[in-house]
Amino acid sequence: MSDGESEIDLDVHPDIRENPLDEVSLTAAILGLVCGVSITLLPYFRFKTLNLYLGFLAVFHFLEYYVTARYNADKVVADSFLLYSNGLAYTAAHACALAEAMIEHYFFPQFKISHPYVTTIGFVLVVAGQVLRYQAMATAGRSFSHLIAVEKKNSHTLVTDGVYRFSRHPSYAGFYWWAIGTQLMLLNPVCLAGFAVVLWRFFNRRIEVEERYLVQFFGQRYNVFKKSTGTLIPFV
Ligand SMILES: C[S@@+](CC[C@H](N)C(=O)[O-])C[C@H]1O[C@@H](n2cnc3c(N)ncnc32)[C@H](O)[C@@H]1O
Repeated sequence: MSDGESEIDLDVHPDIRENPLDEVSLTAAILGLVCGVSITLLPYFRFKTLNLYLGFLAVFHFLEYYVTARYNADKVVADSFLLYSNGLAYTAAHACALAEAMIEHYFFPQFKISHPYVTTIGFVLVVAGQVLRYQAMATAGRSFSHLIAVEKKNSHTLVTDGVYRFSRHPSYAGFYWWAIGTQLMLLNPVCLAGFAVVLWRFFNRRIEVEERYLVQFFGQRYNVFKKSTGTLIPFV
């Protein structure tokens, strides 16, 4: 048995009925294609961060399914790619980001390629945010769920190790900084402000609700964790 296999709990299997193989393989192939084409075409476009954005977006959605399948197999479903269930607001946000990027590139092509420091900071945030989210999902394992748990399962244990030592909500912090990073990378001032405000409000509210359940599940142990560990999302 290789090292990779020994990390997987072999008693836990995905439900095949929730993971139609045609849908899952096709979705993964399309995301791979989007990423591959975006990166392959990099040398042919001046506005390269648009290619990078599409590539990172495809990688993000692929990893949502992959990490769930690998570390939390009994919860993986076809929609773990988070392509359909993330809601209209999520789709609209990315549509706005693409629209802003293309409109500004059309009217101010020089602006979009002339701030390498900002673009680089954005790139670093995207990579760091993605790594943080991956590590959070892997560390939480079976305690992680894309939906907030409202009832405690036996497999749900309090996670305070790994990246949870630095943030009590690392997957949210990872996504927050990933999203901010995409807009810095694209040099999208309007969507940067929009993403920062909308996502902050979203996670602030979500964390409040999630923590009410976590206190119900783990009592004083969660309160102690909450007191000693921040979120890595500003002012949350
Ligand atoms: C989408 S996951 C997000 C987890 C966490 N908020 C984060 O950002 O990494 C939501 C689920 O994780 C669970 N959860 C959140 N923090 C946890 C912790 N420290 N230990 C165990 N479960 C946790 C919640 O009960 C919820 O069902």
